[in-house]
Order: sequence, then C-alpha cells, then structure tokens
Amino acid sequence: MSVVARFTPRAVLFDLDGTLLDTIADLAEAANLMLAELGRPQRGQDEIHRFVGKGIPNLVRRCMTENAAATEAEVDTAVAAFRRHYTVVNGMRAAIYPGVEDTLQGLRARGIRLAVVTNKAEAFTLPLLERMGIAGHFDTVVSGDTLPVKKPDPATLRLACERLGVVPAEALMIGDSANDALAAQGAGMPVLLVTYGYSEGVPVDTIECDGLLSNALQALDHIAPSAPPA
Ligand SMILES: O=C(O)COP(=O)(O)O
Ligand SMILES: [Mg+2]
Repeated sequence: MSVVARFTPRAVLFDLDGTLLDTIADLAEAANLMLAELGRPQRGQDEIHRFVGKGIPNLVRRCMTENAAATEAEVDTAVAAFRRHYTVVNGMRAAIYPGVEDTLQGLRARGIRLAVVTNKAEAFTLPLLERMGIAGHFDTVVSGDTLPVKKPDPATLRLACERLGVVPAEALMIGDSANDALAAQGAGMPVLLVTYGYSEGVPVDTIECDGLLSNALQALDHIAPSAPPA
C-alpha cells in the first residue's frame, strides 16, 4: 500500500506552464511564427514541448540551434521575434488543467496563501493569469525575470516565501519538472509533481519528489486537515 505524504503548509507555490495552465499550443504557435519569419523550418509541437521549462530565451535558443546552426545575433533576433508573436497569441489557446480551480479554491478555503513561481517572463505571466481568470487566487507572483536567476535556483522560491511571510519549511511547491523539484529541495520545502505537464522530455516519475499528482485535486490529499478549533 502506498503511503500519501501529508504536509501542513501555510503557503503553496505553483509552477505555471504545465502545472496550472496548458500553454503549449500558444508557445508552439509563437515559435513557428518566429521560425517562419526567419525563413527556418517549422518544428512540431511535441518537439517544442521538450524545450519548455527554462524560460523563453532557452526555448528560442533550442528552436534555433537543435539540429541547426545559429549565431548569437540570430538567436537575439529570434528572441525578439518570439516575444512579439507571443504577446499576440499568449492565452489564445491556453487552458486551465482539470481540477486546478477547485484546488486553488480548496487551498484558499483552508487559509493557505498561494503564489505562482514561473520561469515565464512577467510581461507574459501577469496578462496570462488575468486572461485565464485565475490571477485573483494568488497573493504574489515571482516570474522568470523578477530576479537575475530562474528555477532551479531556490532564490525564486525563497522570494515568494518572503513575500508571503512564511519560511520555506512552511511552504509546499507544486510543479511539473526537475526545475521545480530542484528549486524546492534547494530552498528546503517539499515538492509534488504533476504527471501531465512539461518536463523537458524527462519522465516525471524519475525525478525525485514527495509525490506525483495525475490531477491537481490530488494535492488536497497531501494536505493534513487543519486542527479543529479548540
Ligand atoms: O517559461 C518556461 O519555460 C516554463 O515556465 P514554468 O516555470 O511556468 O513551467
Ligand atoms: Mg512548468
């Protein structure tokens, strides 16, 4: 019988792409609009799926250099083109994963503070959360360019905790990739990984974590019920 690890977090930090929102169609569209503009071959959504996780500059670099060659100047031009296209398509075909809204409501009902910690740049993160109607659930958002470092650097999670007024040991991270797991472990907090997200082509069940979720709602099973009022 498998034992479900239980936690009593005061805050839960969520990854965005691949955990709260299915954004691959918009990311792939912006990437292919960028590649077309630069006269380069299109890439399949499955391939671009593996490039998501370490922020937009990394995604664009991989689109330009995987089985292809590009100068640094060409990569810079490509990043600017991607950002221009993604500004238009961001959120057009994005979807909230099943169970996410009930999970966010369930956590808030338990008095738990919520944050997003994403490697997506702030100029795309904030409008996307608004467009998808979930911005109001979060007490703070740390984006990929809020600090000079991104996940897996634990400084991103520590900043979210500081803003929420909790210490990392009182928080729980929920993500979809090794970037989230390593950041959580570096900050000293437990981490649950969803199995439906984007994990850079690495099987998610090979990543060290404190539990796997096939639906976001299973996160609630990992949270011990609060003690009844005395
Ligand atoms: O922008 C990315 O590459 C991934 O963003 P995420 O950290 O929300 O998964
Ligand atoms: Mg992710």
